[in-house]
Amino acid sequence: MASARIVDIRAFVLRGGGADYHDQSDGHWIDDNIATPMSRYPAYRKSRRSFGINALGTLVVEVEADDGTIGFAVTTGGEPAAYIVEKHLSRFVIGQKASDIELIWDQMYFATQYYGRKGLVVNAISGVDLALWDLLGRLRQEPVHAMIGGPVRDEIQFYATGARPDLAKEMGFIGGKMPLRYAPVEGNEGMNQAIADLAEMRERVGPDFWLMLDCWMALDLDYATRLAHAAAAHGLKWIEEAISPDDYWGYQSLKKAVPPGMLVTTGEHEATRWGFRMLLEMECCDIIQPDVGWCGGLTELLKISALADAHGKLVIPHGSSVYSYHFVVTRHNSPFAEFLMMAPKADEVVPMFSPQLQGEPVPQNGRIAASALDKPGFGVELDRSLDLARPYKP
Ligand SMILES: C[C@H](O)[C@H](O)[C@@H](O)[C@@H](O)C(=O)O
Ligand SMILES: [Mg+2]
Repeated sequence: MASARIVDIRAFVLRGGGADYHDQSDGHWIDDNIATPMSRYPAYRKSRRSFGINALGTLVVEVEADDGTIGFAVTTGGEPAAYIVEKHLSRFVIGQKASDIELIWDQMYFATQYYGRKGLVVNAISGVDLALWDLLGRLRQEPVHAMIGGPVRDEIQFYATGARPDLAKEMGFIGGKMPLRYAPVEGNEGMNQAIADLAEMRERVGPDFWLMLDCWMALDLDYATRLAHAAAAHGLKWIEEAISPDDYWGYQSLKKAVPPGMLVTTGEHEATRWGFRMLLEMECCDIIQPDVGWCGGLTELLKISALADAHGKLVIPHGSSVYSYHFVVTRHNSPFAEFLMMAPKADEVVPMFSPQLQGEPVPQNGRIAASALDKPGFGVELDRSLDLARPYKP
């Protein structure tokens, strides 16, 4: 293995859930009148799919070594990301040693800096990076967590994101994060309803179960501040991604304005060590939530995590299945993780990236044992019976 070289990289696209987990059918909680920055447009108020939250689809990246070993990963990005992988990033991957992950990352990032830096391009870089870590683990016959320092705990505890924190509590999760379903466009009436819904859920789950609200960038600073203060009466643990990811100054103000004890979190739509440096050095939040499939991959997330640790901040990655589990289990400042409830009614535990990953571990009683991750690479296989298309095959 020591000198295994990469002989091919392939980019496929998939539709229907999986890494692009917003790509669901009607009736799913994840697309039920959730507040967004587009809520002020009636045509786009009810459904996030109406404005294209699922426009991209899943990107599947495969990297093949000269001994025939194949590593892969999935993330959000679809055809445009596949184009970037095949037409631009591939030149930095093919011919390199499978262990030259840092070198490959550096060249992919700085070669695309003139048009990338965040968003789709960094999603594509993340997909390649995760596939490289999977390949290296398969070549070395080691789980990814063992290559980045090994577990610091015996299990990962999860909070659940979904419409039913009451059911999540019964399933053994440590908390429940609900999507905010009223936006500033619905005024005080909407806020009152959001607080009434929170109060009702607090009643159901009791005083100690964590309850959080995910605002998905939908609010302004004034509304977020008023919502936080109204929600404090019902023990809201954190207010998530309340305002635009670009408004570092607004987050800096929000963190000072929320009631004592309430946490401000954000970061799932932030990218690279430089973006998270802004959030950390401007004191924007208490917890950063990078998505390992969107922030630059595992190679970049390790750098982001060390930066956060130096600032005394927790890193709780946005739900990204095994790609974040192998990271979380090895980091002292990642004491728990997110599990996205992908069942339409959030009433049962199903694999987060279903149906794409075979062998994807799911929490039992809200936990995954570190030992469940002890398979080479990220420990999952791609379901090749799915309708994989390779739009930019050379
Ligand atoms: C539940 C939220 O609206 C998003 O759909 C979710 O993907 C993300 O923000 C999260 O934190 O899980
Ligand atoms: Mg979120």
